[in-house]
Amino acid sequence: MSVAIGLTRPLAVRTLPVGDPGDLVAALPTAAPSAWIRRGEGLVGWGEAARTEVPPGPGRFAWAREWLSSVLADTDLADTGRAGMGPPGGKADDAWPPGVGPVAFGSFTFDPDRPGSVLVVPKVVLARRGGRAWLTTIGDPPELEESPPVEPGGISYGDGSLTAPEWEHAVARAVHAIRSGRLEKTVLARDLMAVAENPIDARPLLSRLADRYPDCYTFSVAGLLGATPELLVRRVGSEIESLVLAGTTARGDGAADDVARGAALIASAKDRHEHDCAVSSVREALAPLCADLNVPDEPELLALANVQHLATFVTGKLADGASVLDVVAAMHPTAAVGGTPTATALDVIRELEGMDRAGYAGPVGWIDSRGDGEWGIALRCGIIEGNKARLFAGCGIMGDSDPAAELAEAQAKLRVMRYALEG
Ligand SMILES: C=C(O[C@@H]1C=C(C(=O)O)C=C[C@H]1O)C(=O)O
Repeated sequence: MSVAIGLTRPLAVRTLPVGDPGDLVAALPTAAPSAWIRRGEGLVGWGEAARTEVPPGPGRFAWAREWLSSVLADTDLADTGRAGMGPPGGKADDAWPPGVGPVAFGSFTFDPDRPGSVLVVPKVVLARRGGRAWLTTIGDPPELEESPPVEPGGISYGDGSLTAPEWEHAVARAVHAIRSGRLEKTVLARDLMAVAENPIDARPLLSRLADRYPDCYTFSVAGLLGATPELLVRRVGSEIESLVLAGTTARGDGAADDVARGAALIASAKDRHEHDCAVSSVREALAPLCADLNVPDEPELLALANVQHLATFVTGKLADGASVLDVVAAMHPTAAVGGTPTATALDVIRELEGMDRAGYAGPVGWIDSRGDGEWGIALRCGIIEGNKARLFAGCGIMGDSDPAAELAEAQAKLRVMRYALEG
């Protein structure tokens, strides 16, 4: 557990309304910011009031929540409600929009037993939501050397843990395990190494992702950066929402081909089965937490710039005061990134993928002081370190999966981060 040194305690938190900042990424003064943006709205942060590495283990989400409570106990929220962001009197109140006051951004590893899960409470958070914008500062403003964004320059690529043919072979083995009755679905991913000419500055990548994938959540948390279409859970008070994705096809070559591919995806027994596994896992995780849960019977199509997915939008009302992290703890890993049954699917992933997923396919997002927040599944992303990036993409594998088609799907998903790097 660590908090930034040199800060006077308790840390004064101030949230003030600001004029429309326009492009949130353009406001970022540093190369390694925190960000969560969709359709131009969201939160971006810089500086660190507190940061921790969450110890691995089954209790990691509970540990994270407690850490956050201890950080918040050390803050003075008295100024937060003033100046029009909440009711007069300045106390934390339900009238605040989510994301007002102190916010922690977080990334959790896919595998609970691996290190690398991180929570960061930025010193400055700029937010834009529903026609309002606000700036939260914690303690003294950070002493920053503002730097202009720098492009990564030329990029070269190399295989990650498995070459493309080795990965196809792993898919074939997973298909065999499914056909032999060991499990129903698993999800296999691969990694790709990228080396850039310059140290990788998150900002140009975030700008390109937010522009090209407006329906996705463009994120940056502790070096994990990407644009995921998959909302694990959003909590606003007792209301929760989740967008379950599984089942993928390419975009078409022209409008008619695009519609035909979408129709074929909706009609595909393999993809519908794959999708049902993911929806069932979400329903089973949420039902015990919810007084009300609405899961549509039929999926819809979600078209992104690179691929189209089967999508089910789930809504619910929490029965008690579970925070968004409690809900994340109950949901992760869904069968969209693990499989069915979960434990066997995770064994197969460990046996066949030959790599550590780190934050890929883990929960990524933010939580505020009331337990509201938004968490996605970290897909279409990469881990940035200096001038290197490790990119990830995976596919749901069923008994009738074709290894070559799954490889093509994984390549299409990798295009998101290749575009972020290369433009
Ligand atoms: C695993 C990934 O995506 C997941 C797998 C999908 C599929 O196989 O159809 C679709 C959406 C995601 O739930 C990924 O993008 O890496």
